[in-house]
Amino acid sequence: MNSITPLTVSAGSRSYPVWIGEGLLEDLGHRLAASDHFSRRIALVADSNLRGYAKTTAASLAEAGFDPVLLWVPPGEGSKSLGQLGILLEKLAENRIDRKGALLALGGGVLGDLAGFAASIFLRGIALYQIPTTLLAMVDSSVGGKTGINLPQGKNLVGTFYQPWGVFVDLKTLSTLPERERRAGLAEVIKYGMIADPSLLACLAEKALDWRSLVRRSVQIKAAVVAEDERETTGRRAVLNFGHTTGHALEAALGYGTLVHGEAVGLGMRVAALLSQRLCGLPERAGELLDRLLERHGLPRAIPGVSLFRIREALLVDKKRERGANRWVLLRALGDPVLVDVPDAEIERALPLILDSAG
Ligand SMILES: NC(=O)c1ccc[n+]([C@@H]2O[C@H](COP(=O)([O-])OP(=O)(O)OC[C@H]3O[C@@H](n4cnc5c(N)ncnc54)[C@H](O)[C@@H]3O)[C@@H](O)[C@H]2O)c1
Ligand SMILES: O=C(O)C(=O)C[C@@H](O)[C@H](O)[C@H](O)COP(=O)(O)O
Ligand SMILES: [Zn+2]
Repeated sequence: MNSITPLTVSAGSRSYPVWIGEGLLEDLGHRLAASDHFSRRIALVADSNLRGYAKTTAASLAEAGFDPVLLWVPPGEGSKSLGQLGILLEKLAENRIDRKGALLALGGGVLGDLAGFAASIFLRGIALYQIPTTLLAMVDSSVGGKTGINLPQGKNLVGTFYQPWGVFVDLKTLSTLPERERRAGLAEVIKYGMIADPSLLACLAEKALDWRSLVRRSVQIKAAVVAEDERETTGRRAVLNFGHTTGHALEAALGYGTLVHGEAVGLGMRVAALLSQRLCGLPERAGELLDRLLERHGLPRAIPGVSLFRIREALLVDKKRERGANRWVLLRALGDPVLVDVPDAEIERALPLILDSAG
């Protein structure tokens, strides 16, 4: 087994390791066996695009004495649905996963959110391990315990807070990630730079990116926020939603999967930066820096063909909306987020920034 020191996430009553390294899928079984806690039969739930990685993981589990049941989920945002949740829960029951069983979620944020949700409610909760294979899932969704699915009305409207028992980040899996998905993951890293650590923005401007350190730094930032406010009750955790008010509305308004999540967040950060300039005194150069980074990493800065009416409808179901007003994460300065109730008129004035009327 490779010797690596994990990062630790402490959230509520649970503390868990985040292992970051190369080739972790190959010896994951032994790391799990070391906990000496589980039934032999465990569920390996995998995105069906990832058959090779799933087989490697299953072989490692079998070698360590487990009896892994492989359960496939179709790729794409459409799988974060009530339908796929039901199918997965029934498969867990059919395969007699018991309370000492565990669910290992192998894939990107879609698979992790869906399977994490299933683990949190099956038998009222079984052990969950996240094995993220996209950059976005490595830097964000595998850590912090938000799980859930979408409804046609809006993103992530049903879910739980359910921390994993551990997270295995195998950086080798990034080698097969499509370019578009790699870029989408960078949008969440840009988010961390904007809300917490402007030095990350400088790293993202460099020619060659150091994936290991980008993942480590991102996980550290997210872990620190989650440790302070696991269930988003004080408002601290809400800062991780920078760019997501518009982002989620765009995903729902355009139909899930039209824009990938990171692209929608990139566009949403532009709107939030503009509002921050207008309402919170964010210097204009911060918005310009954001634009340069989005351009540098091939993320869209405007989109054609989206109806303002549908964006407005989707904004009405944002989970941060309270007492008739949308609460936004804005910035007073880079690294200095604040929650602000933004009047509808200001939102209307800002949205055209990302609407490409030429399309
Ligand atoms: N829970 C959270 O805290 C949290 C945080 C951020 C995002 N999210 C959610 O995550 C989802 C987006 O996740 P995502 O960006 O990982 O997308 P994704 O899970 O849809 O994966 C993107 C695509 O890459 C493929 N893929 C995955 N790993 C691969 C690999 N190593 N090689 C080749 N192909 C690979 C998948 O099959 C899929 O087609 C959204 O639903 C978003 O709401 C959740
Ligand atoms: O972990 C969080 O908290 C986040 O807000 C991270 C976001 O990047 C992520 O997209 C999350 O799924 C959003 O959750 P939601 O509660 O706003 O739906
Ligand atoms: Zn996100």
